[in-house]
Amino acid sequence: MQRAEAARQALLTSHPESEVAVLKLDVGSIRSVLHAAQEVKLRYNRLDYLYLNAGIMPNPQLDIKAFFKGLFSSNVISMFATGEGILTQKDKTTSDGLQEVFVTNLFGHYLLVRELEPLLCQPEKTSQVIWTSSSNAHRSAFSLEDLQHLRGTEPYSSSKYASDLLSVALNRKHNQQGMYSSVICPGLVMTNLTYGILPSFFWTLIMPIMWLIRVFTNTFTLTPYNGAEALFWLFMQKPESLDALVKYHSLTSGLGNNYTQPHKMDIDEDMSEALYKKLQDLEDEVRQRLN
Ligand SMILES: NC(=O)C1=CN([C@@H]2O[C@H](COP(=O)(O)OP(=O)(O)OC[C@H]3O[C@@H](n4cnc5c(N)ncnc54)[C@H](OP(=O)(O)O)[C@@H]3O)[C@@H](O)[C@H]2O)C=CC1
Ligand SMILES: CC(C)CCC[C@@H](C)[C@H]1CC[C@H]2C3=C(CC[C@]12C)[C@@]1(C)CCC(=O)[C@@H](C)[C@@H]1CC3
Repeated sequence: MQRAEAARQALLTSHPESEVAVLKLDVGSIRSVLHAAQEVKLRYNRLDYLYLNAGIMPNPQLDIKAFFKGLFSSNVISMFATGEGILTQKDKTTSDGLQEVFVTNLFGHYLLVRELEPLLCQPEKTSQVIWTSSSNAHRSAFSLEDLQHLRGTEPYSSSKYASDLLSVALNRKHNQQGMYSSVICPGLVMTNLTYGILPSFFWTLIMPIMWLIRVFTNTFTLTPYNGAEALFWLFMQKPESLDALVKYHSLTSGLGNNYTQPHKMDIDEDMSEALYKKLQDLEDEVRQRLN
C-alpha cells in the first residue's frame, strides 16, 4: 500500500483539484477480489471506467536459440513485435488451487467485472472496461480444454488471448446495458515485467539498438508514458463507436511520435462464448468452495 499511497500523493500534487482513493486488491486471490468489490460497491454508486491492468509474467525464459534463428528469418519483425516463439514461463498454483498466471491476468479480473456489473451497467449511461492485453496473445497458446494452461509453457500468452476472447464476450452480453469492453496493447515497455526477462542494466546498455528496432516495428514504445497512448485515446472515444473485434495498440514512430492503431484480432466468436461459459462454471465452483 506504500507505493499506492506514494502514487496517490503524486497525483494529488499534479492534479490538486482531484479526489484519489486507494483500495487494496490482490487479483490473484478470490477472497481479496470479492472483498475489494464489496468495498467499491459500498463507496460508489456507479463506475464510468474500469482499467484492468494488473498482470504478471513469472519466471520468464528467453529461448536464445530460437531468438537467433528468428533474427535471420523473414519473421524477424514479427518476433520483435510479439515475442512469439522465444519466451516461456514457469507457472505455479495459488492457495485457491488455480494457476497463478490465469487467475492474476484473467480470472481475478473476470470476477471483479462480474461483481461490479451493477455499477457498470446502468440505464441511460455508458461505461468502459479496458483490458491491458498484449501482442503476445496468440491463439496457438490457448486451449478451451486447458483454460489455465496447465499443460503448456506459455501461460502469459494464453491468459492474454483469453482476455481478448473475454472482452468480445462481455461486449456481446453487456453493450445493450451500456457496458463496453476494449483491449489494448501498450507495446514493449520497460517495467518490472521486462526487467524480469533481462536485467535493467542490460536493457539500458542496448537502448540504442532498441531505438533502431523501433524504426522497423513502432511497437517498441519503451516508456510507460508512450505505452499509455492507446488508453488515453480510448478515453477520448465514444464507446459505441469502438470495434469489439479490434485491439488498440500504442505505437511510437522512429521519430518518437505516439499514435494508436487498431488491429483486427484473431478471434472466433463461438470460442469467446465457450470461454465465457467455462469461466461462469469456474466462478460457480469457486463461490461454492468459499461458502
Ligand atoms: N511491459 C510490457 O512490455 C508489456 C506489459 N503488458 C501488460 O501491462 C500490464 C502492466 O504490466 P507492467 O507495468 O509492464 O508490469 P509491472 O510488473 O511493472 O506491473 C504489474 C502491475 O500489476 C500489478 N499486479 C501484479 N500482480 C497483481 C495482483 N496479484 N493483484 C493486484 N495487482 C497486481 C502490480 O501491482 P503492484 O505494483 O502493487 O505489485 C503492478 O501495478 C500487465 O497486464 C502486462 O501484462 C502488456 C504488453 C507489454
Ligand atoms: C532487442 C534486444 C537486442 C533483444 C531482446 C530480445 C527479447 C528479450 C525481446 C524481443 C521482443 C520482446 C517482447 C517482449 C519481451 C522481450 C522480447 C521478447 C514481450 C513479450 C513482453 C510482454 C508483452 O506483452 C509483449 C507485448 C512483448 C513483445 C515483445
